[in-house]
Amino acid sequence: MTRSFEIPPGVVAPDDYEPLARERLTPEAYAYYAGGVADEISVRWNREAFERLKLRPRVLGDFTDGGTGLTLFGQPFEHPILLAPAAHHGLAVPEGEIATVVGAGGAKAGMIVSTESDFTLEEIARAARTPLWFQLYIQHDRGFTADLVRRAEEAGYGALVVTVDAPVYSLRNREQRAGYRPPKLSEHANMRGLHTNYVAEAALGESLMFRGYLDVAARWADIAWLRSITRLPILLKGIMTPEDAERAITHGIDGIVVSNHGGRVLDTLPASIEVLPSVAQQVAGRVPILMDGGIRRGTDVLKALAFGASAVLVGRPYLYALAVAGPAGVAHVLHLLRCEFEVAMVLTGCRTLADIGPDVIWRG
Ligand SMILES: Cc1cc2nc3c(=O)[nH]c(=O)nc-3n(C[C@H](O)[C@H](O)[C@H](O)COP(=O)(O)O)c2cc1C
Ligand SMILES: CCCCCCC(=O)C(=O)O
Repeated sequence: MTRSFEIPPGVVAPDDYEPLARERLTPEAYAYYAGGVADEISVRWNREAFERLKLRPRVLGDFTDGGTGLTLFGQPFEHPILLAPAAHHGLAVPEGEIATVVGAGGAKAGMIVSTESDFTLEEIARAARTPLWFQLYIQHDRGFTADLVRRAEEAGYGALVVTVDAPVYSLRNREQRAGYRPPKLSEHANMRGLHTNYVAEAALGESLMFRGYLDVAARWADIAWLRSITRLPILLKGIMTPEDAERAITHGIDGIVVSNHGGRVLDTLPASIEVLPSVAQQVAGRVPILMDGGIRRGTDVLKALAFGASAVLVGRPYLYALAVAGPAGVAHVLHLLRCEFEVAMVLTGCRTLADIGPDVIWRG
């Protein structure tokens, strides 16, 4: 990496990166990163739901030997803020996910690498100094999918995060208006050699969804199959109901990510933070729960943990920081979030993550 990246003066909060990123990204790339599906109502709700939650302060606590460390699936993490899987970091900087993983290492944050990354999962793993998990989109070619799993295992990834909420590329009007066209599957770095005839497009008078496209989409049986071919911990990402959380557990999964995909898949889904308590109640501690959607402040991290998450994933904020200041930006935005989170812990009387519970939320 030859360019030097600097944090612009005046960037003091995660959201400060967004307007600067908008100036640097092409309009198509900005539409892809920032946008959601349809009217982007769930994108807005993800923020509004956090903003509505009030915190309950506590004073004069003893914070001796406090900290933010945790263990997930036997792997140690310094803090509970991970990078959500996101496709196409190459739209932000040419170094793409290689720059991101360097930044994640600087902030000692775990990173989940997307199936649709612009560098191969092996290239990213070689540059990593931080725990990596692999996000899997189950491909219609299950042999190819098994190969992706084997590659992730061999490259040292610590878990599989199987995204189950997006069997089809959503009708994202902001992307369409901006002229953003996603690459073909076989053009993705991890999927060279994959052949597919399945395109979710319909001519006038044809059915979009029910002409065979979904015949090859992932089903619950595929989760049982994945369980049988890997020893890696498996998390399902995109769980939004207690029923699906229960079904995931009966299929032997190891963790759940409560997520509405950042409002990018089905509009008017509730905010992820809104459904987290009901999923946590159903899961009742049997497997760890992670959540994402709208995390923009350290106080949001605290609220998610108070509602039963073990850790959170952050999406757009690090993509914007990447576009503005490369690896330094990624490290910086994660550092800002961690600092804010620690301050919020202390001011609500929490010495460790185990102290964060429902009583940090102001009721009434
Ligand atoms: C540009 C972009 C690309 C994404 N790509 C993926 C992906 O490849 N796989 C996936 O499971 N989720 C993907 N997501 C969803 C994120 O993992 C995450 O659920 C979401 O961004 C969280 O919301 P936030 O952006 O408000 O933090 C993507 C999100 C964005 C913004
Ligand atoms: C069939 C779903 C493809 C989604 C591509 C990447 C992603 O998850 C996102 O843009 O969001």
